[in-house]
Amino acid sequence: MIIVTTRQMQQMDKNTIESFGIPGRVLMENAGRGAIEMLSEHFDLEGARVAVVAGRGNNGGDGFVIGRYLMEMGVSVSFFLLSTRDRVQGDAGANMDLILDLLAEHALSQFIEIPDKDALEAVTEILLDHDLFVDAIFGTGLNADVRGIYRDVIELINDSDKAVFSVDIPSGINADTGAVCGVAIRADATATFAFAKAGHILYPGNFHTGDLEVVDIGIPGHIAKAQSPHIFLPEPHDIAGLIPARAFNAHKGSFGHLLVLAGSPGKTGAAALCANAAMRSGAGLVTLGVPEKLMPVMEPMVVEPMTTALAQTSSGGLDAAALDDIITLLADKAALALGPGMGTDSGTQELIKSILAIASVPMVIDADGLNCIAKNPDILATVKAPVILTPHPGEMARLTGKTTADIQQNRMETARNFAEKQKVILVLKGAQTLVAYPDGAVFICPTGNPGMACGGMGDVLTGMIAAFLAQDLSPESAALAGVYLHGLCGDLLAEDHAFGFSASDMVAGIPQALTTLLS
Ligand SMILES: NC(=O)C1=CN([C@@H]2O[C@H](COP(=O)(O)OP(=O)(O)OC[C@H]3O[C@@H](n4cnc5c(N)ncnc54)[C@H](O)[C@@H]3O)[C@@H](O)[C@H]2O)[C@@H](O)CC1
Ligand SMILES: [K+]
Repeated sequence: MIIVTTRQMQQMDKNTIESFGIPGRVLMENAGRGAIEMLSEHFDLEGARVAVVAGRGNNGGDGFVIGRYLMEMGVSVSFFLLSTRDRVQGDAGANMDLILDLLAEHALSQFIEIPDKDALEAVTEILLDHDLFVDAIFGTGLNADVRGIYRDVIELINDSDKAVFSVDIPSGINADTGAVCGVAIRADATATFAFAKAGHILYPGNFHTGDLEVVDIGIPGHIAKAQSPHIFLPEPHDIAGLIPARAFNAHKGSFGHLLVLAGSPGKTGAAALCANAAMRSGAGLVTLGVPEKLMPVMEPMVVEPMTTALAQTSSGGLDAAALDDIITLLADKAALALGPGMGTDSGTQELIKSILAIASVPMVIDADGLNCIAKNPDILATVKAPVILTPHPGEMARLTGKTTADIQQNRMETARNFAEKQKVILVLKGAQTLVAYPDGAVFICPTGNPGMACGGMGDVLTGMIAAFLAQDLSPESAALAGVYLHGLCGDLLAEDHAFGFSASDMVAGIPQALTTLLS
């Protein structure tokens, strides 16, 4: 599913009206007529008393069109305008005037202005005496936190427990981030126009949107196309299409040899999870390079991956002295996974820095690999090979010098800006992991659940993405397939266990997730 930003949607509306010549009034009519179809399918309108609650912008205008169609269907409609009539202008004003003309013939319908608190108090009882609310207060034009009578009305509607249908987006939700701007309508269903907006999909906006339908309002295809890059919500068939079918005569050499550099004392599990996840995700061969003294511990933890002992620092992490061996190891490798549980010894950090500068295979960098980059951000400019970074919000904060709260409030923008600027593929982990490409495209991962909020899950993800790199998927596809399948794997486990499943359970569940995706 393609998702657009508010700015892109406004530009599309503008271009359709100004360069293509379809009047805004026609777009508003198409929007209202499309929305009424969804409304009629979702709610029983027989004998229902409907309240259209309108703001003074074009979202309110859509509400007036919907209300007009309802009146024509014989439904009794009350219009509550959260402003005064003289402040409603343009296409919205024209549609309001049609309602005012029609009222004479519809005795059961009414039009009430609510410009202030006193007016609201006077009509609260009448407002609440309806069965269904059509929320046309704010759409994509919301530009500040919701206060005053807007806030009061939204709270009254939410507390009423009546059915609510939102026009374009639940009023109070930021259409670009999904954030609640003070307070926001909780809708049972929402009809949006032309394209879904990120605010419908991103938390917490997704919980306010209810069932979502996209109404075609007649934006021409070439005008929509000109607005790339887009945001995407991938569907299962999009991801399945990224994973090549296996030839009948395939052998282990057909699916790439991955090198994993990971582990330090106390963090052997990260290395094992990453290497094992890579095997389970279809890599032909996996070699795990670990500090030499960890070999006796690591060998029993990884059966299928091969292990290689590498020089270690005095506290047991991988040392810069291992570089020559690693260069030799990389010679026949298809991909590299770097970072899980490597630690932050200065020798290890020096090693990571050198590897980034010389490696020519595509790589996934996680955990301590990211911490090394955070200390030397310029190092990314020296990397020759395609790079996928997989930070969680804390690591992203270190990479950008911002706070974790800043990152979480602007996940989309942060991921997109970083990927564009640094020319890397950026996987920003968390609920609704984002995959941002250097060309500005961003994918929102629809899979995953809170049961996955525990240690080791990131190491599994690194191994999965790296395995897809080894299997010769493009870095863009490998990152997307890995993230999606990782979430799907967690979702399949959550069918039987709400939480309490482990990263090792995830490793074991990868083949089932692959089967589910590909069947
Ligand atoms: N040609 C177009 O642009 C089309 C627009 N459409 C509708 O138009 C909507 C966008 O319309 P507008 O840009 O007029 O904006 P809205 O109708 O979303 O709201 C803007 C109005 O609310 C005010 N406002 C914003 N935030 C506020 C706050 N926190 N507190 C109080 N007042 C606030 C603004 O000053 C403005 O008057 C879309 O969501 C969609 O429903 C559709 O009719 C399709 C065509
Ligand atoms: K709305």
